[in-house]
Amino acid sequence: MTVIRAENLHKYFGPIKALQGVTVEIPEGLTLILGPNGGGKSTFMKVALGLYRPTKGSVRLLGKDPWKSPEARKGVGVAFDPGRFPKLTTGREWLEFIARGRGASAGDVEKAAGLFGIEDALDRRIEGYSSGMLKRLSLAQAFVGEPDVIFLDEPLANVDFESVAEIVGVIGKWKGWGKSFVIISHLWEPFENLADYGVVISGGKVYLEGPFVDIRDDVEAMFRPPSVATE
Ligand SMILES: Nc1ncnc2c1ncn2[C@@H]1O[C@H](COP(=O)(O)OP(=O)(O)OP(=O)(O)O)[C@@H](O)[C@H]1O
Repeated sequence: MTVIRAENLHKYFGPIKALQGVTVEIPEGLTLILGPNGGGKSTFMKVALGLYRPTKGSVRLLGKDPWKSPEARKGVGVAFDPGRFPKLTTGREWLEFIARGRGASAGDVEKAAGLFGIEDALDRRIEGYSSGMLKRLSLAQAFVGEPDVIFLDEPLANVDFESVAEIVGVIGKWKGWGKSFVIISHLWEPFENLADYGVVISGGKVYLEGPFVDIRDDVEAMFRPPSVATE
C-alpha cells in the first residue's frame, strides 16, 4: 500500500509558490516529513488530504484523488498544528463530531481521550483547556476510531519533556499494531527508532528522501547547529 503518491505537485497561493514540483512516494509504515519553516510541509499534507486543490501535478491518497474523492480521507486521522477547535463546545462534543465523520462511536471517543490522558477534561469547554491539553485533544482527534493511517503535524510542538516520551510511546505502540503514520516534526530524534522513511521538504521541493536508516546521517547534519569559531 502506498499512502501518498505525488507527481510534480505544485501549490501556489497567489504569488507564493508553496510547492514547486514535489514528486514522492510515501510507503506504509512511519514516515517523517522534515524541513525548515515555510518549506511547504503542511501544505503538502493538506494537498495530500484533499483540503487544497493542486495548482499543477497530481497526488493520490491511498490510491485515490483526494480532491475528487474526499471519501479517501475517511480512513485517515489527522492532527493539525495549530489545532483549531470550536472553543465553546466541550472536548467530548468535538471528538464525537470527528467520530461521526469517521463512522466511529462514542465509546471510541472515550478510548482516544484515554490514550492521551484527557478523559477527565472531556466535559469541559475547550476554551478552558491549557495548551498542553489542546495538543492532547488534537492528537486524540487523529486517533479516534482507530484509522489505519494517521497524519500528525508537529505532534511534539509545545509539549513538555515527559509528554514527549508518552506521545512517542503511543505512536510506537500503534505502529506495532500495523498503523501507518505521516508525521511532520521539527524534532526528529524522538522518532529515530520508529521512522521507516523520511522526506525533507525545503523551498517547496523534495530536498532529500529515502529509507530513514539511509538518510539519518544527512538529517542529523542538517539539524546540527553551525560550529562557532572560537579564538
Ligand atoms: N493558506 C495559505 N495561504 C497563503 N499562503 C500560505 C497558505 N498556507 C501556507 N502558505 C505559505 O506557503 C509556504 C509554505 O508554508 P507551509 O505551512 O506549508 O510550510 P511548513 O514547511 O509547514 O512550515 P512550518 O514548519 O513553519 O509549519 C509559506 O510561505 C506559507 O506562508
